[in-house]
Amino acid sequence: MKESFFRTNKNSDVCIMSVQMFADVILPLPLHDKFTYLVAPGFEPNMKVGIRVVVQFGARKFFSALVFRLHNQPPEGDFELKEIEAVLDQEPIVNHAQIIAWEWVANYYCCSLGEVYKAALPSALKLESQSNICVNPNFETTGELNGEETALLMMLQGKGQANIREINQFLGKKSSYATLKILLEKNAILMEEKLKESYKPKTVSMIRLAKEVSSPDEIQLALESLKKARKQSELLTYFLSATIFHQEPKTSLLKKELLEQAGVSEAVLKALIDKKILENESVEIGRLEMNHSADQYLYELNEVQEKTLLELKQAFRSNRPVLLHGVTSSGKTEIYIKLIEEVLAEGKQVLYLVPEIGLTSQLITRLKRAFGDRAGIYHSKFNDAERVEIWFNILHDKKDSYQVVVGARSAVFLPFKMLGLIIVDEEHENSYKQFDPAPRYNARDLAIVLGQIHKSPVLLGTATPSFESYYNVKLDKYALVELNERFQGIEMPEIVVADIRKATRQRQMKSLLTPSLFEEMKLALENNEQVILFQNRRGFAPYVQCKTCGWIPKCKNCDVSLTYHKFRSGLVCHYCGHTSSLPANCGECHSEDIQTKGFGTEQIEEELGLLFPEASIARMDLDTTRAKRSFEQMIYKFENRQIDILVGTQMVTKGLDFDHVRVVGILNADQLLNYPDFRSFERSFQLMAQVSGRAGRKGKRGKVVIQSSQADHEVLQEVVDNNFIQLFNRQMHERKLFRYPPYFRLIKLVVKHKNRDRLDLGANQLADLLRKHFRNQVLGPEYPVVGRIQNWYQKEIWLKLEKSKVLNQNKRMLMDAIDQVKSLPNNGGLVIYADVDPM
Ligand SMILES: Nc1ncnc2c1ncn2[C@@H]1O[C@H](COP(=O)(O)OP(=O)(O)OP(=O)(O)O)[C@@H](O)[C@H]1O
Ligand SMILES: [Zn+2]
Repeated sequence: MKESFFRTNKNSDVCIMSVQMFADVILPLPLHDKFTYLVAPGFEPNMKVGIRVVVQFGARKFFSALVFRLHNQPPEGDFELKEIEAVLDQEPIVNHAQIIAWEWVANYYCCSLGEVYKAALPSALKLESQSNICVNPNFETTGELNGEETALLMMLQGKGQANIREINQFLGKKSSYATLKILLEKNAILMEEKLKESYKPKTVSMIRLAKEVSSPDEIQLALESLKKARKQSELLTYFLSATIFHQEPKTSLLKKELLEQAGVSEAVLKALIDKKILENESVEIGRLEMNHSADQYLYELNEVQEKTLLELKQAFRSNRPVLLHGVTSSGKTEIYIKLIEEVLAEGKQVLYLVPEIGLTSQLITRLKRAFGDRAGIYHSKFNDAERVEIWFNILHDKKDSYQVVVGARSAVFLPFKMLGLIIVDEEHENSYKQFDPAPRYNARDLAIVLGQIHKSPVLLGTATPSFESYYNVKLDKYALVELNERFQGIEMPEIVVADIRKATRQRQMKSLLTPSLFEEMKLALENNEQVILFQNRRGFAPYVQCKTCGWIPKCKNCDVSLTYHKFRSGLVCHYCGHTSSLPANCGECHSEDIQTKGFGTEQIEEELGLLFPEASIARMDLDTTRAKRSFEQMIYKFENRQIDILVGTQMVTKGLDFDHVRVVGILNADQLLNYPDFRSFERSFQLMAQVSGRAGRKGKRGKVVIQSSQADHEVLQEVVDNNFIQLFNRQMHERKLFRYPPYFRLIKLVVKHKNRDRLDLGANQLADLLRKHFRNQVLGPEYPVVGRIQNWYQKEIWLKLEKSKVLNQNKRMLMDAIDQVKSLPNNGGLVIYADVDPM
């Protein structure tokens, strides 16, 4: 692939002027064809792979397309070729390595290059004719605009906003992309997407001393002037003690924190600001948290870690991905930091993938300490301008900007130039897989492809490897490095299983807690130590039910029962967000006896309040961390022991690093074990081992209590023994027997329609067609666990394919079958997509 790409490029370099040049372009559309346009002789010198051009597609639509191949072969067929309308870039905005990666994604995950292009580029780099344009309210006119640009701005100002067609009309041009691009670059206009993201830089109010109060004498004067204003004087004194007179001096404080900690009202602060003693400053946060200085707290590796580091470097030499299987709290992150240091010293870039960027504030702090502004986050939630800026910094490998990019899966699409290391942290996490929309890629697997393209080492790190990766080790495709000792030689936590059934029978349950968990918690709290409780369900109760007739309220848009959220005193659909009030009577028999069933984090929090009235309890789940910074604040409070018990969903299992957690409780392991999926044991093990790993990380050994009503379940025993290998061997046997990954390749085909009968028809047509070729490798169609979401009925067809070399052929066959079914009469409203290696 790589070779042909470069060859074509070379051909175009040597082409003689009399030969016609053609450009194959990628359009941001879900179409599988390739699109070829004529290059007018005038444009030829400017043509390069990786630049954007404007092309017409369909009757009236214009797109910014990306040139991905230049050549001299006229396309076959008898149709009129269109010409490229305009050239948008002088230099490529996408590099060769990316295009190779994109082609791999499109082929492997059965989607179009256009879909990859759409996912990869920040939206400001993809003008589409549907985009709405308006004036940037922050733009200050300078003399730099020409007549046309000024006229357009005035029009937009008057009209509020306009789409690209209206702008074309206004300018009397077939395409106004070139003009818009200039205005975008000058920050004079904004695109609709930005507005939707409520384009406001994230800011916080910081309080600092006013300019008038900068010398010790001036501070003294200010304090004296406040003698009669006691509150103001207190506030200023507090401020000084927490900033310039603090043992770690700072210049400013968060306004919110200042008011809270000084315990004064906003009016007092305002008085000091009015007196020009303090001042308020709006500071942008997020990506621009620059000016961290580095190298403050670099740790030395201990002997075991040092040895592991050497082994890793050795393993990289085999040019295979390396799996680091290291127990929780063994210091994997510290080892990564050392590796990164060395790569940076060689002047190369590092990609550090994490499963969820929102949950990594502790990691970011550690990296910032080590690398200062050379480490930064790339987040798909950043606004466009920020993302574009990062894009170009990385494309041009600007040394004064990010060299270490920490990002969730979308960071694999950045235009790296000189990748020297790719780290995939917690490689087993399923959030590496993109679920919707296409491309439905797994960032871990794409990272491995990137490693090949860039000839860069790839390190997969985890305490609980995915079966896929571990199997690749067995096949010698990956190298394995193991680290079996916790930092400071602390023992792995002691894990016990508590039998819910027995405790219930003997009436010993304390609300949701078995006696053993209750006693351990009590002891920990008495010793001023902390507790983490894990329950993988948010809300108060997973569902409510009529005690008389068994009726369960369901979502009106989806085929699922509604979850009861007490704090909102209502029922919520976790699929579509639909809410309704808790019914007073049963919808069937009108009985008033409605009861909640099961328990979620909210209920646990409430019950704990009764069991441990002295303890400070916090809940960490999707509902409590929606607000900006709420996650960080909770982490901060837990770190500072303002919280004794932290109850949470999966969020508490991921990489948290606290020093004083003595006890971890898993409230209901049954839910994990009984989940209907072939991976449920693998996942149960990962989740339980990970959350257990939060206990006893510093100082003293931790204790874990797993509550279950299947106390002798073999997976629980494997968690207790930390025996990954046994679990792996046992499960792999079944995977082989029932033809599951990693032995077989799964492709899930999702068929959707708003009409149930049409869905049935379409799904059967597709399955029949597929059976002709794939025979008994086709399963279904069947309704998944939730057969209707947001009023879309859906069915699934599963392909279990042998791992063979003809995979690409098979995929082509598959895509053809999908296209064929879609184009059958009456199948207009049918949506079909493929999900390769679904999770
Ligand atoms: N060499 C070292 N010097 C000082 N502190 C260390 C060292 N190695 C590890 N630590 C500390 O020990 C704790 C655990 O290390 P770290 O978080 O890197 O482990 P991990 O293997 O990444 O854990 P997990 O897989 O559970 O996330 C951290 O607080 C870390 O700062
Ligand atoms: Zn719903």
